[in-house]
Amino acid sequence: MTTPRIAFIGAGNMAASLIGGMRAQGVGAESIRASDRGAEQREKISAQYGIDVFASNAEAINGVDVIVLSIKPQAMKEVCLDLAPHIKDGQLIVSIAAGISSASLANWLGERAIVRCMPNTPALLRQGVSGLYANPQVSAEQRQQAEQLLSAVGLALWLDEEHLIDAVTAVSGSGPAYFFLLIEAMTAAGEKLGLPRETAEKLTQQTALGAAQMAIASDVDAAELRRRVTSPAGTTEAAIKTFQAGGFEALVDAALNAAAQRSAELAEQLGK
Ligand SMILES: NC(=O)C1=CN([C@@H]2O[C@H](COP(=O)(O)OP(=O)(O)OC[C@H]3O[C@@H](n4cnc5c(N)ncnc54)[C@H](O)[C@@H]3O)[C@@H](O)[C@H]2O)C=CC1
Ligand SMILES: O=C(O)[C@@H]1CCC=N1
Repeated sequence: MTTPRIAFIGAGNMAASLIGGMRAQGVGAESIRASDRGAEQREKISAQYGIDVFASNAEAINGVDVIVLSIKPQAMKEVCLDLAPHIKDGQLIVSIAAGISSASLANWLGERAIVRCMPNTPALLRQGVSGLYANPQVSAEQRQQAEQLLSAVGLALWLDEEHLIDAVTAVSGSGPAYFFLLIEAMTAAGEKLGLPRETAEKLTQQTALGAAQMAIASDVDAAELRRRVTSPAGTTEAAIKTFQAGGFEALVDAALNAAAQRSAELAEQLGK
């Protein structure tokens, strides 16, 4: 496959992660361009990755194969309506915005090949994971182009149905924040138990990393790995029983449901 030319509309955090991932994989700066309404943002991304930058979104998409919409969901309608007359047949639209459906995008941009994705912030370290949905207009080559883009920053997993993007948003899009919350809480509890803050923090962070790596590398599931840490009548059992008495699983279930519901609500509010 020849390297597609890609334009990013909105050169913020997520765009910078994706551009950084592609550059690290050897994609040439000449294949990537970005537009942003902020001069500072344009200068920063241009200096960091050596790509051409534009103040005009319409200019940025001229002649590219893939247009990545990487602005905030609230800005999406206005940006799409402005871009619509400048989009050419054959250009693939990739949206990374939370809560904007492909049907809304098609309303604003016309019937086009659209891939909707939900990445997450560990993309910054190329440790991200994304769910991707392609509408029926997307060709096999365009699917590959979208996958190449997202897999430059981590795992890219295709979904057969668009509504599952709400679930991906709840699990992995917002997910880093849940683990950060657990890290915060464990660090604070460790400190209360007498550890210096920095030690409690390092113990917690390295434990999170080690547990994730074990879960990925293991041929048994997380429940079995947990059982192997949990000696009968031991210390882990005391902690796990306390978590479960507090309704841990039900709380996680309710939290993810709230996130998925919010994703659907955003689509309803912002998609009109
Ligand atoms: N932050 C996260 O954890 C995740 C974010 N997303 C999605 O990624 C998208 C981008 O998020 P971030 O990079 O965090 O936001 P950000 O605020 O860092 O970047 C957005 C950029 O768009 C620019 N911009 C705003 N209006 C514009 C316009 N009319 N024309 C051109 N540029 C314009 C801003 O100046 C800014 O640099 C959002 O839609 C969000 O839903 C998706 C997954 C995870
Ligand atoms: O909180 C949000 O709405 C965005 C989408 C996923 C992560 N951050």
